[in-house]
Amino acid sequence: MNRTPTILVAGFGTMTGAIVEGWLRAGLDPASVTACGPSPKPVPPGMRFVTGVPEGEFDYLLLGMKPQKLAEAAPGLEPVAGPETVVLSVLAGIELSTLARLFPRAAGAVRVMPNLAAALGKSPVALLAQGLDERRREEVTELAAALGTAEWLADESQFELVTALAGSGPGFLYRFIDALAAGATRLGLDAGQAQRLAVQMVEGAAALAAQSSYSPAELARRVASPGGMTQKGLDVLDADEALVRLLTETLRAARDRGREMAGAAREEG
Ligand SMILES: NC(=O)C1=CN([C@@H]2O[C@H](COP(=O)(O)OP(=O)(O)OC[C@H]3O[C@@H](n4cnc5c(N)ncnc54)[C@H](OP(=O)(O)O)[C@@H]3O)[C@@H](O)[C@H]2O)C=CC1
Ligand SMILES: O=C(O)[C@@H]1CCC=N1
Repeated sequence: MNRTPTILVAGFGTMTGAIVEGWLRAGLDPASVTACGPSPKPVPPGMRFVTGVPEGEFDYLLLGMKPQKLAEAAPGLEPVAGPETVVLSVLAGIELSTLARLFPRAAGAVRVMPNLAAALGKSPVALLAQGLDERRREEVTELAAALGTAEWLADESQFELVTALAGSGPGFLYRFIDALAAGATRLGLDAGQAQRLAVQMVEGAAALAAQSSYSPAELARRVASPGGMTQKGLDVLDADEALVRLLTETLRAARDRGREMAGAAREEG
């Protein structure tokens, strides 16, 4: 990065905490980051927390409250979002038009959708922007890449679906890990051992899928010996496309809730 931008994090919670952890891990100076919110929160060494809203303008205003709190928080935050400030929002279901309405003087707005693995620099980070010049777009790409893999979207129509996959996805995967462990426990394995085995198996399998030249489908084929054990298990998941149908409905439900939240925020305007 050519400069160290100043960042105000409004709402220092689970997600923005993970983002800041990822940035600091990538070498960002903690003194360049200020967090604010209604009640004091512990922050990493070198970083500042202000109860309420601090004075001054910042290069970036990162919104990290629950989407339902945005309307109440925005008027107090607007003074820090001047013509040099780019608003970054991780808020599910808050559209660019809503951000532009609430922060009309800002240099631009970016929807940013990571997940909690941002803390490890291993999150996909979906991005969609309005009003950014090329220099700020590059800087935003660098900030996102420090958290994992930056992925710009062409338009907003798929943002809620991308949120369901990339942002909510870890929640679904944790359920899958839990279900594997619960299934093994029901079949007789010690619960702690089942959970350890399930977590380690998923970590290794995901790492392999990430660096393999084979697709996940091909990798599954390579695990399944013809006439062997794995194929018998896959037959259960594949019968009537059981797993694909279940996950399609899972993503649909999450996406549709995002659309509802977007509609509610639009109507508040
Ligand atoms: N959790 C996740 O995995 C992901 C979350 N997101 C998005 O991140 C956002 C936050 O979620 P999450 O981190 O889970 O939630 P948290 O509840 O952990 O964090 C929300 C934070 O916002 C603060 N807050 C509340 N009211 C205000 C206000 N008026 N002004 C400023 N800050 C305020 C809260 O402070 P206090 O505790 O004092 O009320 C809290 O620190 C959501 O919009 C969500 O859509 C996106 C991707 C993934
Ligand atoms: O559950 C939510 O609404 C947010 C969006 C992605 C992850 N958490």
